Amino acid sequence: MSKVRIYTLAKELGVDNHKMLEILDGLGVAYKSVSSTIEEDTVELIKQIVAEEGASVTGGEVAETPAAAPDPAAVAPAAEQREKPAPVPVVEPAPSQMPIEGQPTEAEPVPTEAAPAAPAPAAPAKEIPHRAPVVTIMGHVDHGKTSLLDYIRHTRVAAKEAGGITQHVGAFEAKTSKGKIVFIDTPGHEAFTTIRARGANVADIAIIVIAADDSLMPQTREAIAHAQAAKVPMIVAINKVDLPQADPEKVKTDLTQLNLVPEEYGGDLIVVPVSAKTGEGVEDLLEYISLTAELEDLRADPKGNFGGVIIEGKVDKQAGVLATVMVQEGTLHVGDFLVVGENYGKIKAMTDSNGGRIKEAGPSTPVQILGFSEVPSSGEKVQSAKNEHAAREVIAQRVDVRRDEEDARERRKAQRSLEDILGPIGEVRTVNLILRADTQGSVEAIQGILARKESEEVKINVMLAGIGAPTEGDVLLASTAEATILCFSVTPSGAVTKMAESKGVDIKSYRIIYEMIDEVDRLIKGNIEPVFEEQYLGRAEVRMVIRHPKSGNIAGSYVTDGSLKRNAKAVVTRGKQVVYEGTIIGLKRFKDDVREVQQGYECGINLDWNDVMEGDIIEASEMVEVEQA
Ligand SMILES: Nc1nc2c(ncn2[C@@H]2O[C@H](COP(=O)(O)OP(=O)(O)OP(=O)(O)O)[C@@H](O)[C@H]2O)c(=O)[nH]1
Repeated sequence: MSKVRIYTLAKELGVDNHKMLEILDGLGVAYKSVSSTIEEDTVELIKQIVAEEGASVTGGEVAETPAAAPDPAAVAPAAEQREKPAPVPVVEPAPSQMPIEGQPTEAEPVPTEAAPAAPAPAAPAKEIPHRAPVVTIMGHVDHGKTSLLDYIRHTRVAAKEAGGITQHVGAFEAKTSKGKIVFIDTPGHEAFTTIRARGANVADIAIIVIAADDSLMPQTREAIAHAQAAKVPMIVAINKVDLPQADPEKVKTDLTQLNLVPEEYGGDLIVVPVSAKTGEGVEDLLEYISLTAELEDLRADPKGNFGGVIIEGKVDKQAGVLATVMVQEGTLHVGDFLVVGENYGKIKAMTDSNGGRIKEAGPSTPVQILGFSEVPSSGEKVQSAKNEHAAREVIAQRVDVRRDEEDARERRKAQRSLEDILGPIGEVRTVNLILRADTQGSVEAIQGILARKESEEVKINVMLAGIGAPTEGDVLLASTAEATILCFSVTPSGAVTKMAESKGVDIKSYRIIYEMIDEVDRLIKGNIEPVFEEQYLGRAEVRMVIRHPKSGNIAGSYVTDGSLKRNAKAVVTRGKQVVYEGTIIGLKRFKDDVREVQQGYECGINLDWNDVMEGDIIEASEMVEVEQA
């Protein structure tokens, strides 16, 4: 019996992948993703269901209407445009008539004849069009990021105009049979992290390139950590499979050690073997990108407010300041006023990634803009303003906010302790940590200890564990994920320390492993809700009542047992009756205030209660934290 991939079957039946997953859910069939395989029996069943449902599930027959997208060829496939069943009329029940689950009431909406047999998928209030996915490629040095991008660019980007030179704009659009895919072509994770460090997330999907002859390397792990921190779906491209020494199986096995389990091993990680040299597998990779994008259901409104991110900024000797902007929401037009940070500009000219002049650009379009006077930095958010006056107002507000933040930062400059990082006692918290140590042995040892120290109250998330001093990339990751960098036997460089200071990232260094563990131990304990119990301290007999003009009546007493402490709980008994419960707010030996008075001594006790009498017994106790198992 042969198995079939879900998306292959979906394609064959002309059903979109979402619908296919809905059917599988209905049948209770387990799957990891649309590239999981299903048994032949199930395939037959699905074919029957699709045939029975007929037109109501057909997605491929409806013509695509590209909403305001600049390039019709660039619009996602027709499958995204589903035929919508007629809406079910709903009678809104009054609160008192709200139906109890499972018990139909009179007010419960009853499907009319016009209603479809199958439950209608919840249509968004406003049908926002799909947008193309934005993909970033990350990986270890020399694993082939540039080569892979080049291969895709050369095979997938429409030929440039005669004589024209495709300028490097930091991103390009590739055409595939499934629609447009936008690649951020600044290889390495630097661009990606700088963008994220500024609070913007530009990539929808991360491709992690791993060379088949080299497997996982330090920067591969970093790239994975960055993608995980950004919570973007990851696809692994095992590159250089054309090499005789290529060992894709080893890469897959190594990935499992990072808890990333490839689909064929039963996990949900998509792994595609490719060669940037021969082009083998690149088609599959693009297909998987489109599938992932489809599942992500990426949408943006070309008619909404404009929002974008700077991918790159530079000064061109002839043209002046050029900025590449990724349009994320809305549409940009030549002549629009844009605000970036504390600067603004008016779009004088706009070019697409192919170097062609354009007048407007919709979502998921990288455009190069001429019109800024200052070079914007990658990752800065861009917004539009109605006119110059509005742009200036936005900037004035930003300047105010920045000044306030600077003042607040100054006030907070005092070194934070690790306890501060873990936050208030009693809250269930996830602590993000980046671990740097001198040897692999120390890294593993510390990780092992940290894992064992985790409790239900405190989750420890080691985002990245590596050998050697922390890098600027670590600081960027830490600043975006609010992580703390723990160093064992390694010291950050001056540049890294400076960067950490400017970004408010804590780097803690230790030379003795037990000190680090002690601290972690203390922290974990400190985060568990403490349990207190009352503990008896001592007893005193009131021998005389002293009237004090300011403090009221003071009980001149003799400590008959144990000791009495200031701030201790006090219970006063007269005969067999408890006449007062309160706190010892003051304790004196002659004229001096004291913290504690032992058995056999006289003292003055202030209970902040004026009815104390000679012969009363004052019993003191205190609340003590109990060690928990
Ligand atoms: N045989 C073979 N060689 C490849 C393949 N992909 C890349 N290379 C070679 O590997 C080397 C590194 O490729 P690059 O594309 O520069 O790698 P990179 O990851 O972009 O490197 P950095 O930009 O330095 O981080 C080059 O010599 C490429 O020709 C491939 O699929 N097969």
